[in-house]
Amino acid sequence: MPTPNAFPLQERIPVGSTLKRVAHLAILSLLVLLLLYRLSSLPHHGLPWLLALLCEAWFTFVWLLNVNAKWNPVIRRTHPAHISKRCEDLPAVDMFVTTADPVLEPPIVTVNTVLSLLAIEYPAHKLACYVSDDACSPLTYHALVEASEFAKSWVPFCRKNGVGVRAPCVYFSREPEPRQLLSPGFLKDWELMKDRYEQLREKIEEAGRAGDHLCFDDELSRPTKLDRGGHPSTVKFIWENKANVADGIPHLIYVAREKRPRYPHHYKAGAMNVLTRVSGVITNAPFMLNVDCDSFANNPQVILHAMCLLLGFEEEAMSGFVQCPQKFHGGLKDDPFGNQFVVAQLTAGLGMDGLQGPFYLGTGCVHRRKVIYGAAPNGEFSAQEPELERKFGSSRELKESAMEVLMGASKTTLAIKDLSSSVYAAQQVASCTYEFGTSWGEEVGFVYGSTTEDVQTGLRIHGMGWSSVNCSLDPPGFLGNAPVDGPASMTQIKRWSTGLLEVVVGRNSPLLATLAGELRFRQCLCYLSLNVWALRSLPELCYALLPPYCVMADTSFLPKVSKHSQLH
Ligand SMILES: O=c1ccn([C@@H]2O[C@H](COP(=O)(O)OP(=O)(O)O[C@H]3O[C@H](CO)[C@@H](O)[C@H](O)[C@H]3O)[C@@H](O)[C@H]2O)c(=O)[nH]1
Ligand SMILES: [Mn+2]
Repeated sequence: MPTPNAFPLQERIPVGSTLKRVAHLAILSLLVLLLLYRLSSLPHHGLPWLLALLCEAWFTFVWLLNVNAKWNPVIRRTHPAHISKRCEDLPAVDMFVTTADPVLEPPIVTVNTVLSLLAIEYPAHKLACYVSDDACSPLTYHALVEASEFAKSWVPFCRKNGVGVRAPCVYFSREPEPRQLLSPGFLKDWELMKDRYEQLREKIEEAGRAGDHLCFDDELSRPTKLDRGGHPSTVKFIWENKANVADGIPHLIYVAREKRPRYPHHYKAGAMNVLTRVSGVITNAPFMLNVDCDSFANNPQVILHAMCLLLGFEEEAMSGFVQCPQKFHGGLKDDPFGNQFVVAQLTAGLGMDGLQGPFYLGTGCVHRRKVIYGAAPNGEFSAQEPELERKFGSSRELKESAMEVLMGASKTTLAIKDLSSSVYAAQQVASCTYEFGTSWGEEVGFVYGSTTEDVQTGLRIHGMGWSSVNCSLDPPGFLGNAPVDGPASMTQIKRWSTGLLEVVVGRNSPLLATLAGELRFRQCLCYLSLNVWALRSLPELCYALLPPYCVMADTSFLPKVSKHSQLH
């Protein structure tokens, strides 16, 4: 019998280069010499010299943080072909898509993301797709209903023809691959599918233009006007894989959590926690994939690759979550606003995989459900009733399902026994008062209190001692949209950088997680380099203002070249 290592699921390949390290050390010594020179000559100079010293000291500090992050780069190789040899049955996965506004995030975008997930290469009876709609918009709901009809021909078409990108808008924006044209009848199928997709798109866009006439069901059970701020919780099964078969289409469930004007909703983190609970009482898969509504699956094997990284280690603690790097589709050429983070992905992205693992980036990530439930790696969990209720809230169904997860049950199919009772329980856990007095948003679930809930949630997970793993694939696992104009990029960067700064001083600070928790020191420095992003603007601005100031004040912050030192 072969040993398990004969079929590794993943390989870790360090790619550190000595040359790069020598270059870093050379730069470090130059920086130190510059600072020493400034310091020693400070008494002979005025304020500009002191300001230059402070700015350069700060730049050196940030430079050190960055070098720390990229010092030990690692790449991962994954072998999905070995999965069947290593485990008998694949685990189940709940897939979450969040959307918040049918105008800013048109339903056709969400529909494409959902279709790319429904058609993913993974047994369909092990998948369930949940869409959270924070606007509770009938437009989004109806678009998904139409999409589920379309999926009945789209998913078999993708499987039969080994389609690469399974978001139809991207697939049909290109000509079919020449290799596919060789198979008889392909072109006819392709044209038919393309026509059907066009019809779907037109129908959805037409409904959007027509505006308010839609309501949730055929009967007028709900105000037709969109009310984003106040609505009851709505959970609807759009499609159920009743036959529970591998080559069917995964369950598709629409979720709009309850919203009331005076109750905090905690933005995306709140939506993710509702999805976690709703899926907990319906399918309760041990793994959860989450994507933004605009990040479609670009590599149909992405879940299989992620599974290699989740199942391929001796110890679970090595992979609390698996994060695909955030890559973008249709972004501006050469990334003029720098919001595609191309360099950071290649440097810190690979470097952190050599430490405790990549940050959680909010999209393109597969979590272990028990990690989100606050379990420590290989740790004991108190299963006492009062403890469970304090943490997870009062729903009996949720407490039972959470127990299963924390005890390590590995669920492999997602057949639904009693639809109506699980929908009832789901509506209950999606209410806006459910979390009061519980640990949701703190010890359990996605962390509240910051506009960058993702980084903060990842930090909490690393702080408990879990590692994470980078899943960098070719073609990339998911592709999202980056803002394509200056103002939108600035708004996004301002939101991120302020959110990240709040974290340093809050109770979820990486410093505290290192001192009192299990966050490793060098990983803490990686978090710090991200968290102090907003502060970098001050010394940068100051340093940029020094030359004009010195010209105007007829002084200098740079050493003067003396006659003797000039080269002739
Ligand atoms: O109240 C809200 C607000 C947002 N969202 C969803 O959250 C996702 C991300 O929001 P978006 O406004 O697109 O933010 P971005 O700046 O593009 O998102 C990046 O930054 C966020 C905060 O760090 C992360 O959560 C995201 O995953 C990451 O892609 C989208 O799917 C939204 O629909 C909600 O569901 N409810
Ligand atoms: Mn976005």
